[in-house]
Amino acid sequence: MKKILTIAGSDCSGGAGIQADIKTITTHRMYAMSVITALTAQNTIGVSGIMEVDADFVAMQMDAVFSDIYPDAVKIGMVANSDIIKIIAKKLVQYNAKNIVVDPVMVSTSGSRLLGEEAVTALREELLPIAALITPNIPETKMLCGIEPTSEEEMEQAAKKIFTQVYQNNGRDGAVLVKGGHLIDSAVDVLRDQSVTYVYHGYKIDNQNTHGTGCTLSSAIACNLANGLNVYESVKYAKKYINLALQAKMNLGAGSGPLNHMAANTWISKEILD
Ligand SMILES: Nc1ncnc2c1ncn2[C@@H]1O[C@H](COP(=O)(O)OP(=O)(O)OP(=O)(O)O)[C@@H](O)[C@H]1O
Ligand SMILES: Cc1ncc(CO)c(N)n1
Repeated sequence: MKKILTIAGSDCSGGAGIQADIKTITTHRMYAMSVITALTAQNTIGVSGIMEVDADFVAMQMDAVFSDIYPDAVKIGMVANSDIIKIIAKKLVQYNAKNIVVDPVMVSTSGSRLLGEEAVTALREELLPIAALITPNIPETKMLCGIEPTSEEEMEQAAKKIFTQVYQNNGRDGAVLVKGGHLIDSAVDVLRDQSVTYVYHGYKIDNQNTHGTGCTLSSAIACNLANGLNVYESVKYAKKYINLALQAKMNLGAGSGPLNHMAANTWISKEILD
């Protein structure tokens, strides 16, 4: 049994954050563990409140997990502030954590800030360089490198620039996935590693219910890495998972509703486990 740890914020409405991660990991038939960085009061319409966890208590949760059930992969989502980022980075290095995927969550789908502005530097300098893969969406890509891509070519440029800043300039290895879910007419994603650029030509599924797509994608990638797939394949199968979950067209709540993980389950069990 593979063990996956998610370090993220709680979404009480169950569509994003810790809840999306645990659903994704469980659907991959793996064992999910969670270190919670913040509680959010949110639903399909928006975020109404955030309560951040003390950085010392985040450290205690990480010690409890790593000293007992060592994870095969770690997914990191909402990290709230720079104190939490610093302690997470320190603990991941201390425990020599493997297969780290960082979704650099900054703003919710509905437009609320989930990361303090002061924390972007800590995220960039301390957490991103120790990840095997980082998965910024279009607005996060702009925050990280100044380019707000509107086409596949600009996504490639941005991914290359972030790779240089985060990995090459720090003498580290890793990869960047610029996600195109926010593009108007396609859902193309671009992966950049040390030498190659891969383009995933996703078509846009007609479904407004995209709450938690980023959380789900990064968790699915972490599961696939834990299974021994390389980064390119891990992203490919994670996108397939998102497609199936979106195609099921579940429609809960008055706003941008959550994904249907049960619909993605069919494919996972047939193609990955058999
Ligand atoms: N309508 C869609 N059809 C197909 N794929 C989609 C659609 N919307 C998003 N995706 C895919 O979902 C994944 C997540 O991308 P997205 O850019 O939405 O992340 P995000 O903004 O971080 O998500 P979140 O809503 O959790 O904040 C990407 O692989 C993207 O291509
Ligand atoms: C807790 C949490 N993490 C991430 C996101 C991004 O979708 C969200 N809305 N809520």
